[in-house]
Amino acid sequence: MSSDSLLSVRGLKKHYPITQGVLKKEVGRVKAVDGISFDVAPGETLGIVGESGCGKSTAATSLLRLEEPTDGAIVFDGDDITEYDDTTLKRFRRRAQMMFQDPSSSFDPRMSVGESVAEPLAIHGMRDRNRRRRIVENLLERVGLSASDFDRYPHEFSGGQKQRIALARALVLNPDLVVADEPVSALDVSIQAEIISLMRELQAEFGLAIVFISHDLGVVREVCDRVAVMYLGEIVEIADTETLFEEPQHPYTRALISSIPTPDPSRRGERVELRGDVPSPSNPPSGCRFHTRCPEVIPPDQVSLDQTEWRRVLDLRLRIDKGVDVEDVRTFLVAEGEADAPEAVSDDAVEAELRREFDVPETLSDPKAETVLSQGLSALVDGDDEQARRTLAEAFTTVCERDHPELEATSRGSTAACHLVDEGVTIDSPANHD
Ligand SMILES: Nc1ncnc2c1ncn2[C@@H]1O[C@H](COP(=O)(O)OP(=O)(O)OP(=O)(O)O)[C@@H](O)[C@H]1O
Repeated sequence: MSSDSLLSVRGLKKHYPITQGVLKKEVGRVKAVDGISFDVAPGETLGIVGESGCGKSTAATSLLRLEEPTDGAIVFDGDDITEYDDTTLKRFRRRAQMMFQDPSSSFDPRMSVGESVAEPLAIHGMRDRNRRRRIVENLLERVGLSASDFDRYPHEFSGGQKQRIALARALVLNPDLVVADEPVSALDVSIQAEIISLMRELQAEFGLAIVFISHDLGVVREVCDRVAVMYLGEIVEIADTETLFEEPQHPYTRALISSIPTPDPSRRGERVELRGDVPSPSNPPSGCRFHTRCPEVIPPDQVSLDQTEWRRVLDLRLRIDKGVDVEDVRTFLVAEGEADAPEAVSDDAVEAELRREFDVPETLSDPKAETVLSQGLSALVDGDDEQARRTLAEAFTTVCERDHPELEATSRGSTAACHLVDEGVTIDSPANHD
């Protein structure tokens, strides 16, 4: 842990058991958060970004122990809160608050907003009702509402106003840390800007540290001092905001950044398209979890194909690994008019169709790679799936699939988990250019 951290998270995991039957036998685990580590300094805003389902919300709730982590240490101001009992946990909860995305569901519709904002004060032992009221009225004004709003009810407020009230409630105990999970995602863009500027103002005033969770990189760039990028339960890159956006080192970060909408026509068309779905966190890919979709996946030394061709060959190989039903391909080709019956479809036509489906050229530009691919496809079409898998795996297994990359310092001052970084490769991709 760095000595100036307020919060230091090490190896945090949250796995959800997948159970079956009345006895609830565990048959697997959703590895929603799978060993993440980061620090947050007092007064700092750390962003956590990533696609839907990568584990951001689970990270948020686990790090405040709103859900029990499966493993890891969460050191807050010098103490590991995973070891806290109920009493010490309650004390910790005064100092670390959570804000959620949907302001509507954050409030009890039967309580006035003043009572809702004052509730944490009452829970933490402030008995004097008048004093609670004074504190809350003052706070309502600080978040841009008025003291007289105390007695009004949630349904009388707009989404943006409700998020102001949620902010007041998060701040009422004068915390050191707020974990905000998509706090502006449900709001119109103009209202988002208001809430963001309010959060920044209050952050400076209260000396707050914020963990800001969002899938919106535009917002994160505006709000955060540092950013952690998550993919399938892991952090793949952490850097200060400017470094991350100007010199992203992980291909996933580059892809996310390239997809931020831009009004500048000269920058359009540089979008890095991620092919394929996000794999399941219950069975994440081996090695680098991003290798099944990475647009910069490293070819083996002996393979001499450009990235596009190589990516396609690897996609085809990974698909064959999962299992391809050759009879289905024959039936499809009959439907396409290739032959009258499945058994009349030639082996060559099946192989050509498999290549076509993955945009693999009829003949690869690297003759040695072409020989192996042809042998693998022939074995598959002959019904020897095992031989096909073995042949293709021997020639086309990437380091990205084999070895899990650790987070390492890059020459740009960031930390990234990517074999391209291990190899000291300076990455120059369109997404890096101004
Ligand atoms: N209680 C639960 N039981 C089982 N699986 C869960 C549970 N909560 C979340 N998950 C799974 O864990 C993974 C991470 O979910 P999480 O909500 O943390 O992601 P996220 O990045 O916050 O996504 P989003 O932006 O859509 O909220 C997902 O695959 C999700 O389906």
